[in-house]
Amino acid sequence: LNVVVLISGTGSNLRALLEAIDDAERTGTPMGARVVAIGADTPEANLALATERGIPTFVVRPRDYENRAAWGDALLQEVQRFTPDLTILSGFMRLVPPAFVEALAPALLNTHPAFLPEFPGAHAVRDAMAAGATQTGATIMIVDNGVDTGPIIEQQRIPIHPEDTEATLHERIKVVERDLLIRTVQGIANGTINLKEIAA
Ligand SMILES: N[C@@H]1O[C@H](COP(=O)(O)O)[C@@H](O)[C@H]1O
Repeated sequence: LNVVVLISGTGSNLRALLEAIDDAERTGTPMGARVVAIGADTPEANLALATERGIPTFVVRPRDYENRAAWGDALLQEVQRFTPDLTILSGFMRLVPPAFVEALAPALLNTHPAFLPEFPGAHAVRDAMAAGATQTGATIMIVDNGVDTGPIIEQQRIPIHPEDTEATLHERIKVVERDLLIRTVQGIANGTINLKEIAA
């Protein structure tokens, strides 16, 4: 399973996936997945994760294009250069245009730090706390043309502790997100997760 991952920031979930793939290789039970390229919407993203492993990278900045559709087409071209079986938005803080979704879904996933359909959008952790929620979660979904509205593949509930800050809660959510992401890639690679069926 050839995988392209898109990030915008620290990429800690991506790092966990890369390490899980390495560990599986080392222990003689390969995951059957390989990250063949890592892309970003900003040069600020932690692309060192790729260079330190000899994985090709690309950066496609929205501001270098006259509109979102043109940016999306350029991003799609870069992704398709690597003919991925699966593309993952992992902390990729941009909405991808319909043509991008059309070309790649259902083999196009996103990770989200809430128990969807609760708290969609870019401030999910903050919104859960502001709502006074006692629990939130993490979700892996197939990307569609809505904001975090795609078919859900895996999700898990996470309690919110009274002493939590946005940062402590988000870190605990990421621990679960990583586990769900790794399990999802494993399931797609070994055929136990069928994206077409989930998207149907
Ligand atoms: N959109 C959200 O932003 C966070 C990115 O974390 P990282 O993988 O860049 O550390 C993740 O929680 C992701 O769901």
